[in-house]
Amino acid sequence: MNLKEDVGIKAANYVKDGMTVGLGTGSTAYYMIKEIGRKIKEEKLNVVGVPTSTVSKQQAIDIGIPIKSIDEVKKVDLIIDGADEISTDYQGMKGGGAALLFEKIVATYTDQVIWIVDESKMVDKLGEFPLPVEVIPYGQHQLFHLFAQKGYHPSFRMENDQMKITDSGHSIIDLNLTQIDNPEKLAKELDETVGVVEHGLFLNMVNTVIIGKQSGAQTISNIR
Ligand SMILES: O=C(CO)[C@H](O)[C@H](O)COP(=O)(O)O
Repeated sequence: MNLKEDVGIKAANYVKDGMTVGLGTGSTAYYMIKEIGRKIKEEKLNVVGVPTSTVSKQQAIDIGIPIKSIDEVKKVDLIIDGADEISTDYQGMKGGGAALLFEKIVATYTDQVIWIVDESKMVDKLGEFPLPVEVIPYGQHQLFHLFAQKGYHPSFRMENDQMKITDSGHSIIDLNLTQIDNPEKLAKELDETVGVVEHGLFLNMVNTVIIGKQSGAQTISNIR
């Protein structure tokens, strides 16, 4: 069984007629977008998608999902997105696909947040996956040194031997932390660091998690 496909399809069932839906980014969100496209075509579902990246936007356009930007809608009913790690208390880390800024903006202005993951993403504590920090290019090497001095083991995100540039023109510094004991403290510290645009700690945000398992998907609802 393709676990990503399974949870993508299950999550798309939360999309009801007339909804405005945030379209997450990544290889799991791909299947959710595909299924919403199918529902629009075959079940005549009437929805508007708010994409969180140029990749998701292009996929939505290609399969006929009507799209609007976050600033063109009154509110978003639901966002369905992937995650890189989810801890036992349902705090998340995102940004492996470099779309964390738009993902966090859309999630912030959305009534209900659903994350879809395969079981490998469930962890005791966040931090084994490198924490993405989106930064303004101006001063980014100073920031890199600051993170190195703090012992955060930074690395610039690269793509084809070039620094990865996000959809909003920023760079990404990944922090190789191994384990984050206090995500709230680290999030506050990064929020207050000049030059940091956003980071991949998505705290107290998710309402529902759908976990893909070989034994069958598990849905955890009413998280908050
Ligand atoms: O945060 C993200 C992109 O910025 C993705 O949702 C996250 O990286 C998970 O991706 P995938 O479903 O491909 O494992």
